[in-house]
Amino acid sequence: MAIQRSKITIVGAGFTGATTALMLAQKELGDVVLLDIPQLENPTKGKALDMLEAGPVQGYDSRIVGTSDYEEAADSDIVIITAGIARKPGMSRDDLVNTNAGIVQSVCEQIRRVAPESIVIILSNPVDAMTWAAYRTLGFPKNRVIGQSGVLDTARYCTFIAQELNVSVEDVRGFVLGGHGDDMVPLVRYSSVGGIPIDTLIEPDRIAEIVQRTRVGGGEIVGLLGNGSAYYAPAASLVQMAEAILKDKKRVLPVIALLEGEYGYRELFMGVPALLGGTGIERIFELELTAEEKAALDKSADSVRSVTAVLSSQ
Ligand SMILES: NC(=O)C1=CN([C@@H]2O[C@H](COP(=O)(O)OP(=O)(O)OC[C@H]3O[C@@H](n4cnc5c(N)ncnc54)[C@H](O)[C@@H]3O)[C@@H](O)[C@H]2O)C=CC1
Ligand SMILES: O=C([O-])CC(=O)C(=O)O
Repeated sequence: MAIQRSKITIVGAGFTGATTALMLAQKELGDVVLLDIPQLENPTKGKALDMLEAGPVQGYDSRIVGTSDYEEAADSDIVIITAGIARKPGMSRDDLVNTNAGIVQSVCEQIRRVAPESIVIILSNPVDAMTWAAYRTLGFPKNRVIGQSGVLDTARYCTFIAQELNVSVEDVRGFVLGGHGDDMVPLVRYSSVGGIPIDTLIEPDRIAEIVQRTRVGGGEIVGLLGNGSAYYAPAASLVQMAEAILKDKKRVLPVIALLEGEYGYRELFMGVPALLGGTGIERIFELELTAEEKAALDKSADSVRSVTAVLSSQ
């Protein structure tokens, strides 16, 4: 039997979607279908063709197709959903909930039809609630519906720690738990540089500043860009998750998963450390938390619950 290449569909060919497509191709993780609305079919085809034509220069053979036709997404192994609107300065991610819920639901109806065995990764904001909306519409098992927040939030946190200590980002480890909002929970006790706990290397007031900068890290970029939100680091985060799945790497990454009792929460999609492998989320790790950490996670869970509740009437 011929060995098949993996197929990855990205719905939403805007900043995050197109950047993700390029990064997936650069790593030759599979063939890429970049899909957007019919009104943007030509620009989507143009982006895909432009990326394809970078292949001979960069040395990748991934096929990249731009389309608005869901039949092209048939039997995808992974579907990444970036469709929706992004926030502008002065907005919170939660302000996007009504518009993006409609978009995510309509996208998921198509995905359920054409790629019923796929593993779906959601990026659209507010992402914890959008992952719940996707799960509800797709009807897939919970291991195959995953939201992206923690890889990005942790990457920002690790960037700031590496800058503070002037060390390689490769030696920094950390974890950010909770919802993808300003009350997310960077776990200082589980953060280290070359195995050395950061609280033995950085003064408490500087750690507090790094934690706060991480929490509002998305907003910092929104403020600088002026007309949209981050896309390079979000795309890199999606690619890391896709790679963990496609290569069955069993990576331990913070992802948005359905919690059914873990950390004391039920019926809630929120960021927790999980094992990502060939079947999607293969395990959720429950870390021991101090009372203070648990209180911070409870606060974040409350925020996620209130934005997710908006969807129950839809
Ligand atoms: N979870 C996270 O960590 C992050 C989430 N985001 C979110 O990702 C989303 C996308 O961000 P960007 O790519 O910067 O926005 P963008 O505006 O550049 O691209 C969004 C694309 O979605 C398309 N789209 C809209 N409705 C669609 C539909 N029904 N079917 C197919 N495509 C559709 C638009 O035409 C547009 O091309 C936003 O909601 C943003 O807030 C962005 C960065 C990080
Ligand atoms: O901030 C935003 O709106 C986009 C996002 O989720 C992030 O960059 O973390």
